[in-house]
Amino acid sequence: MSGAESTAPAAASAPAAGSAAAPAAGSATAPILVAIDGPAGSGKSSVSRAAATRLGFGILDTGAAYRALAWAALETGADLDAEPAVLELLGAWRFDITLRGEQRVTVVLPGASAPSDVTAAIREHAVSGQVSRVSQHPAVRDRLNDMFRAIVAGSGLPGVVIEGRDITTVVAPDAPVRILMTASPEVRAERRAGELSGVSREQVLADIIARDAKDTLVVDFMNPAPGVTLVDTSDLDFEQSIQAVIDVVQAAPSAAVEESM
Ligand SMILES: Nc1ncnc2c1ncn2[C@@H]1O[C@H](COP(=O)(O)OP(=O)(O)OP(=O)(O)O)[C@@H](O)[C@H]1O
Ligand SMILES: Nc1ccn([C@@H]2O[C@H](COP(=O)(O)O)[C@@H](O)[C@H]2O)c(=O)n1
Repeated sequence: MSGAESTAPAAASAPAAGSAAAPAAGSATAPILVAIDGPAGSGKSSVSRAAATRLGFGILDTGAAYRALAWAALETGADLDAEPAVLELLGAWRFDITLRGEQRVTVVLPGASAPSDVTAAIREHAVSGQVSRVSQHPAVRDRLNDMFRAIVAGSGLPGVVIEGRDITTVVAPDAPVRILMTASPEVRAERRAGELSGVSREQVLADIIARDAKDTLVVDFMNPAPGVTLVDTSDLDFEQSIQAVIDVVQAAPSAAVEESM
């Protein structure tokens, strides 16, 4: 497995909580972190991926881990609303995600010997509609956050764009670049509806609003925390959105960031 691919075993092997910028054991320097948060459909994943490629960085889509966990809970019949049941699953599964190139997500379920490729399955409505049930649990979030920090620290990459809901505030509050990417609900629904066949824009809008409402009960990703740069892509096309992220990275005062450019 190359440095472009990360294996994240059960969170038990993750390091103790700390800054994502903490150096990995055995690695001389920690990767530069670009932390990006935002609501559903704001463009976090696609824009972050394109920006990461241009920067020569990896990309860690933390939502994919929450989605994979929800998928695993649904597959195994674990009660998504019971924190102990989800924690037990977290201790027994294996999760892998690629950090470069096309995203690939695999899970080894407890007791299974072979991995399941869940890259497509975790994007289905059955998972999107349930994922907030597993992400609501504080201890689950702590374990996944440790896993994210371990993946980044062990990546061997010069930098990683890490995106989600609480990256700028909880996972990597000390990252040299922190962005909150947003767009109006109508624009987000319009973009998302363009990807889905057979689902109306109105239904997509209702789903987005419902998921954001559940998720904001746990973390605030609608308002930039102090020091976080707001990038509103409502009136930006895809290319302009990528450039807006690159501009924030290039404007960052950190010597470490400048050195990596
Ligand atoms: N500025 C933009 N202009 C046009 N389309 C965009 C723009 N930004 C993103 N998109 C498109 O909007 C859709 C949603 O983007 P993306 O999946 O990256 O959002 P997200 O914030 O990661 O969503 P989720 O949190 O639901 O995973 C994609 O089809 C993407 O290509
Ligand atoms: N840092 C994060 C990332 C995600 N979540 C939860 O996962 C869901 C799916 O995330 P997407 O980015 O793929 O839309 C999201 O709705 C949250 O419930 C999270 O809590 N924290």
